[in-house]
Amino acid sequence: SREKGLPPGPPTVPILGNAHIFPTKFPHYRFTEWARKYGGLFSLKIGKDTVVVLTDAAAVRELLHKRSSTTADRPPTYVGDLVTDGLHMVHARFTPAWKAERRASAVILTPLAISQHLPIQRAEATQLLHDILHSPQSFYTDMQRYSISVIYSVLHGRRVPRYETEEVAAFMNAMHAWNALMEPGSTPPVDAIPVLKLIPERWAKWKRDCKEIRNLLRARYFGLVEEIRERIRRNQHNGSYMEKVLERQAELGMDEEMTGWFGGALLEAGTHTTSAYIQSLVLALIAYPEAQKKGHEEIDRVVGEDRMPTLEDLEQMPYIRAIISETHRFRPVTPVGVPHATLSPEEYQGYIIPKGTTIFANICEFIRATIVQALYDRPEDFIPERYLLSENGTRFGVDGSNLKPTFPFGFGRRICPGMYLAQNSININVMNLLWAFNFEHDIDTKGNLVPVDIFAYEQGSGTAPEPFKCRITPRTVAKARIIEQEFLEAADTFSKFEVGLSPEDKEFVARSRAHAL
Ligand code: HEM
Repeated sequence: SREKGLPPGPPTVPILGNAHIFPTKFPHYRFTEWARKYGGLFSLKIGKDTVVVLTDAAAVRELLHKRSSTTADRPPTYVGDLVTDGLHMVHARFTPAWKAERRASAVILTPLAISQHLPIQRAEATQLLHDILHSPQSFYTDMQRYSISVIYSVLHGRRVPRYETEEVAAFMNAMHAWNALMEPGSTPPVDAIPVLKLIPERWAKWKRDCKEIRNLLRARYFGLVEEIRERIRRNQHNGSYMEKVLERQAELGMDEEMTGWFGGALLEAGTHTTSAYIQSLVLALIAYPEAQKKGHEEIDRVVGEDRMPTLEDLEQMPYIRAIISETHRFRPVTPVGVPHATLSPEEYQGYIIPKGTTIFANICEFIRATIVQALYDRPEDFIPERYLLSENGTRFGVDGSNLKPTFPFGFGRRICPGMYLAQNSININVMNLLWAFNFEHDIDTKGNLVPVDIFAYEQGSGTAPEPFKCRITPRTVAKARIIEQEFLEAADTFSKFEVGLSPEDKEFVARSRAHAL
């Protein structure tokens, strides 16, 4: 049962506590229902373990940011450890290995350091426009290709020119299998009931799955590192991030195992998230055409028809900046973040949060904040204007200062190390897409509009909208021409990263450039 001093929560049953009602799918819905009943800080018992869910922005700021030195652990994951030996940065406990990996990411993913990756981000974003121009119906997977190719190029110095590139399917299959394994409910609750760990492998399919997925991931991630090492040997440097990690391996305190898992964790954390954001943007623009119209007007006024937007333009486009913030608020990529855990007991508002407690931030709901206080007007709607009226988008007379603008990227010492890289990708693509295209409802064969469902999201810890149909058309002929021209000019930037391409990819690259001519 629930110990005295813990925050309130749903009634428990013997032994299980609340384990039988813990949501395994879309946890933010259930978390929000409970928050309405038990408050912005409530607890759940999973066997002997405690979970605390924060839906109150002030509690998030205090516990996950200010007291980050005691809330920077992750909950234990025996399954995760079987696969990655505890070296996967996203899931790793607060260990010396995690600290070394974190330092390695901090040194190289700073705002200054990532600015050198802008050319490839811009070039890939131009290809995204080009891809959509030529096959608008596959925009959804084109966006996935974009984010995979950017991250592969920036981190591992090797791009993927098409969605059909072998590496894309291999990486996505490995990642899907791994994510599915880590989902709550897909393996026995070995962390809560440790005796289950002792089941011999021949009776525990999940243990065999762990081994298989471990091999799958290692083959990819360690293989990529080997490729870079080989290129360094041949003096074919192309400035990738992992190239620098390899060159400074000893100084950064990274051994071979850490390096391989580190590169893989960055790939996993950086791909699906970036594309999910852009896909959500398109969904919102279709569902809220007024916002799209205002975005179009602003970008036409500032950028015009004769050139593509650049990052510097953003300064003069408050409405587009508001669209960017509103997309983060409207559909945060990780609705309940990634769970933290406490390294020592904490006291907050008269409650005791014991050592080893898992803490979720119910990001999806605290930014709507309909529970503690109505922070926003019409929180369920996509209304960029709110960010023109107040800094944090909150309604008149409400203090929004607990809502750090970095909230979509997590908290404290665990805050997303790819934040600046991701935000650059987001800024470039939001501007590009609004500059280039009209996004409208698709029309079926009978001439009816095909509705989009703004609630149809994929299940998982980082969520993307389910694939949807829409009509994407270039806004003017002049803009379409500029896209063709810029795509052609991007060839130079691409060539540095076009290493190890298959014959099919080489042919595709040659054909698409000839086509652009
Ligand atoms: C729109 C894009 C992205 C979003 C919304 C996002 C969001 C997040 C969030 C919410 C967390 C958990 C933070 C916490 O525990 O409080 C996180 C962690 C992480 N992210 Fe991102 N992320 C994005 C892109 C990226 C990119 C591009 C990279 C790498 C190049 C990356 C690498 C990581 C890593 C390695 C962690 C684990 C950090 C740790 O546990 O110490 N992310 N991200």
